[in-house]
Amino acid sequence: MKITETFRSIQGESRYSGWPCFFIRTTGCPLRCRWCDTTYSFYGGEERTVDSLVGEAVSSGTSLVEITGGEPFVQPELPELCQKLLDLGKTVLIETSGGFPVPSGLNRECRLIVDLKPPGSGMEAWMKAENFAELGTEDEIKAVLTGREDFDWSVQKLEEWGIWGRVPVTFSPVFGECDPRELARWVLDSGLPVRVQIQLHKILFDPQLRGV
Ligand SMILES: C[S@@+](CC[C@H](N)C(=O)[O-])C[C@H]1O[C@@H](n2cnc3c(N)ncnc32)[C@H](O)[C@@H]1O
Ligand SMILES: Nc1nc2[nH]cc(C(=O)O)c2c(=O)[nH]1
Ligand code: SF4
Ligand SMILES: [Mg+2]
Repeated sequence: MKITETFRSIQGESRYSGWPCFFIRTTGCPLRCRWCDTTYSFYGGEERTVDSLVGEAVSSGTSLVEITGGEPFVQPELPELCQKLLDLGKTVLIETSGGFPVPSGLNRECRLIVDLKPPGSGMEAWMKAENFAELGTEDEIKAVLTGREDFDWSVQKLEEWGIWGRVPVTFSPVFGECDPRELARWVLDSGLPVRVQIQLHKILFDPQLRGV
């Protein structure tokens, strides 16, 4: 499969934020979020076998492995890669855009972190209820927000799709664009069960760097 980069870092997102993690970043994404911080993953990459990726994950020594991109859900070899990592006892996370349903054949022991793209991303037309229908308490839905309009849109969608209480929800500010303090205030005032999360790796490391 085409891979943009692999690296070992501190997990900066999700309920695993703060833990050492081995990252596998696939190449290629059909979406074009206006604020995407990983546009270098759209093209290029290196052809890698599933077994070489699994071997590198084992050498990294972390019990946590995240597959991100790019868009992992458009990679035909994703189920095989995940199965081999799970067989070795790894905790496997997948970051996906919300633009695609869960691939058939994917072992649901993988924890899915599924974005809900609000209008500020320019990608809200990709957000279909069926892509979120089979998520559960071990997964996460994450809305990345440019501002208050995105907040209101996301709350409304989660309401409409009956997500509250069924899947944990995180709201995260678009880095450098949405004020995290304002987001914290909106969440507290709403009374909704939302986790506020700032990308930890962009505080720990230079936010312009790749592979951290
Ligand atoms: C680069 S994407 C790759 C995986 C998949 N394509 C997706 O969108 O989830 C990984 C995560 O980074 C988030 N992200 C990308 N650019 C961001 C930014 N400028 N500020 C905050 N989060 C961002 C995305 O919303 C997504 O949750
Ligand atoms: N440290 C670190 N944590 C992350 N969590 C999700 C990431 C991603 O780009 O999907 C990411 C990333 O790029 N770096
Ligand atoms: S879906 Fe993910 S990788 Fe694709 S453009 Fe959006 S944030 Fe970037
Ligand atoms: Mg990232």
